[in-house]
Amino acid sequence: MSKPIVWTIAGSDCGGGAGLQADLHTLADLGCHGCSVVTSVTAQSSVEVTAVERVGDSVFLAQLDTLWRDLPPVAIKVGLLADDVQIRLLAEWLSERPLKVPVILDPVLIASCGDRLSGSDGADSRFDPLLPLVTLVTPNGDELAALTGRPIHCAADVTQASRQLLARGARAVLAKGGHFEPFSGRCVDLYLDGCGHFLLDGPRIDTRNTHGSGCTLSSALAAFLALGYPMEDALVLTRAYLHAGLKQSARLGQGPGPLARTGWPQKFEAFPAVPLPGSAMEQAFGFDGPYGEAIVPFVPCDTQELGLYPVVDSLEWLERLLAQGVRTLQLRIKDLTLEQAEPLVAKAAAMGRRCGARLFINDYWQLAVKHGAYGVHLGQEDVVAADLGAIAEAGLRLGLSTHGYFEIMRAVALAPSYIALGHIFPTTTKQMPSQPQGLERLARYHKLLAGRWPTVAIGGIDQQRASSVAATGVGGIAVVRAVTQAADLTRALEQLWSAFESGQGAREAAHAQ
Ligand SMILES: Cc1ncc(COP(=O)(O)OP(=O)(O)O)c(N)n1
Ligand SMILES: Cc1nc(C(=O)O)sc1CCOP(=O)(O)O
Ligand SMILES: [Mg+2]
Repeated sequence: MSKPIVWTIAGSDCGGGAGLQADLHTLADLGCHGCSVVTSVTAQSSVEVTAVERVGDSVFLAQLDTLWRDLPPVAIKVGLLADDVQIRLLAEWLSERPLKVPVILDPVLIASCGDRLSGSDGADSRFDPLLPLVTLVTPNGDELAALTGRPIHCAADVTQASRQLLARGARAVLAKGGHFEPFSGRCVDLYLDGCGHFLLDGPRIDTRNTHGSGCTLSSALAAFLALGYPMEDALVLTRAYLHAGLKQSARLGQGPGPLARTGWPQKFEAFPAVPLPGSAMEQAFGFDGPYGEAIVPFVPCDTQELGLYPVVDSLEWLERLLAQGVRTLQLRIKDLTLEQAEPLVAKAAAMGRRCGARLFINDYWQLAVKHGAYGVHLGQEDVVAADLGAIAEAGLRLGLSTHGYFEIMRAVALAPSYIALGHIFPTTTKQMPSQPQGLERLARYHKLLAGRWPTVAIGGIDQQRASSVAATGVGGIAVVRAVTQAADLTRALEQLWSAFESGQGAREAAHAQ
């Protein structure tokens, strides 16, 4: 398969730790083909910057035009731009092209050794022509202060300054927490765009080897976007990549060393937490939300492997499936009032108890609590309206839907009983706003969560696909049509069970890791 092409428009760091050298290392590490447009040549080591010389305008534009004709990008990272002229030239070049790819602007002003690389002191509006043309701008605390002319003393200042950048035309801002520590021992990034915000929180890594961390972050983000991840998932992956790179970094010269290149992020510990709306951290940034109180972990499921998990919409279906020996099921009824749904939920919960089955109720959590179901399944939007404390206190399990890394990390913050990973293949059962995840991503999600949370795959899974799904290691397979549209239910269940068993070896291997 050909590698996605990512451009870095950046300065050369002859020390190899930052600038386009860091970008090209990162892009190669993450499976992209990197092309470089050199803006300046810096004479730089880990301790000093001794010279910066911009390239001429014609060679700058020639690089862009030449690449554009033959190697068009899937994503672009913009790093050091030498001066106002280069910024204007790039803004003109971008606005004249039908460019529909993400562009990440790292507004480089100061090298990690403290030397200023670009621009002057005071509020800096030089990037303003570029702000509306890029997808995301990624200032660190110092750059945010320099760009806005606002000192950053606390988390709320970060939010205010980021809002100022939005007001000046930026489409989205990632205000990085690396240079600034309002929460002791934590590094918290704020993402903000016209639709909303979120925080990414992780432990601050105790190292001096941070040379090129901003370059590595923006190029890793461009790579993950080029690989087809939505912005929020790409940001979660980027944070995990930075965490691993900082953890394994090593000093090379006398000053700060570069980050290590550690490949695809896999270790759960490297992934950032997503603080819940209303948490103390969110409040410190000036945001309110529904989850003020501490989250109580949900009762665990009695197994890590929920197995075959049909999701059906009637008591008749539940009865037939229980009679066939199915022991994990969900009642998913839609568009009924609480009063209309109550007798169904009450009977379903009683049927589940009678058969010793794990009977989850979708959406109608109040009724599930009232009638003592085994558990509740909720989507990420449903969770906001539900009383999670009441579900946890009543001893019901909670399953949560997720559709990518960001939602997985947000689900983790709620300490559920299992995490559903969807939708794996195209489905006609439900209109999905997200893209099918496919088996490779499913395997990665499962590996990330294995041993911590039971996982369930859902979406477009049938008898033919079930064994490859099971081979990813996932512990549960949720299906609608594979059961409800089966010509012969007994045979369909046998095929699904045997497909699941065939994935047993892979699951055991995944759990052993
Ligand atoms: C096991 C499992 N996974 C995901 C879903 C989807 O739940 P949700 O996001 O709440 O969407 P609806 O089912 O309510 O349309 C599920 N039901 N079960
Ligand atoms: C209800 C549902 N939730 C999904 C998710 O990804 O959250 S996919 C899905 C439909 C699954 O139906 P089928 O097995 O017929 O494809
Ligand atoms: Mg739901």
